[in-house]
Amino acid sequence: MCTLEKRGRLFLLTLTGDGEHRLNPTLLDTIRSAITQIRSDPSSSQSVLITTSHGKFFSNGYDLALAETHPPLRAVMSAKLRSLVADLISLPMPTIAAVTGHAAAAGFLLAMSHDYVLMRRDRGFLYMSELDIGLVLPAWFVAMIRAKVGSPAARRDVALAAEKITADRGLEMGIVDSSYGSAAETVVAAVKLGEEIVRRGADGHVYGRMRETLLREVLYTIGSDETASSGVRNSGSKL
Ligand SMILES: CCCCCCCCCCCCC/C=C/C(=O)SCCNC(=O)CCNC(=O)[C@H](O)C(C)(C)COP(=O)(O)OP(=O)(O)OC[C@H]1O[C@@H](n2cnc3c(N)ncnc32)[C@H](O)[C@@H]1OP(=O)(O)O
Repeated sequence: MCTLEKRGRLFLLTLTGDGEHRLNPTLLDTIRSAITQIRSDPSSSQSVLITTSHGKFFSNGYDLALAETHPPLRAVMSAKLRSLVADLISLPMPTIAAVTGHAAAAGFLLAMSHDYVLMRRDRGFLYMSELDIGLVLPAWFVAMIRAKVGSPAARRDVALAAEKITADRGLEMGIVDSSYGSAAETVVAAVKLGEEIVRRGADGHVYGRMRETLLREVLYTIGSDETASSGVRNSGSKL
């Protein structure tokens, strides 16, 4: 599940517990209602969102096991994640992902859906695992990779080599903004960055509108991606 804490003008959204924080309908709904709560706060346009997690995982992606046992939930999970990411793109405040554990596939995408990515250096991978598990990346995932990963070689390594990317490798690739020695240091740094950003006093509504324009292609692809809830190759995936 997740908790939402207000620290001054920062909102700290934490994926709680020692599990893999698999993005199933329940967790996605919980995160989305936290975002709704943040958006309705009177101070929202003068705040910053920090998203982090407990345990070894930031998020290990969609709940594959649930998708296997309840195939109709594939489309539900896909639709809920797309709504969550669209919410994050339009949120009237800067967003920071404090990645303190593995972020795989949809979990990696969730981290990339934030404006800043801070990550612990000693543990944790950013890992688009789809190639390794026989799933085709949805077009909207690719749109986010294009928007957030600058070089063709880095995009190839993310999507077509399914590289397990450490924080320092993510720094080289331009995916990670800064890396830290531990989970605690990563969160402290995210709070410090959030406070610096809040002090700038920018209007969050202006910020959100500009982010929507910057990520217009992602928003368009989210809305039109008919492959979003399939993804499995004709030969069947190795799920
Ligand atoms: C179709 C079903 C989906 C339904 C959804 C709706 C429909 C959508 C259709 C489209 C689908 C396409 C998009 C799909 C998205 C998804 O999300 S699908 C789900 C995908 N999820 C996964 O595939 C899970 C991937 N995760 C993993 O493979 C592993 O969990 C992991 C991330 C690789 C972690 O493995 P684990 O063994 O647990 O790792 P550790 O034990 O922590 O570490 C392993 C070794 O690596 C060392 N290490 C860890 N971090 C670091 C570091 N930063 N630097 C250096 N070394 C590190 C660690 O010490 C370990 O080393 P040893 O101790 O020596 O083993």
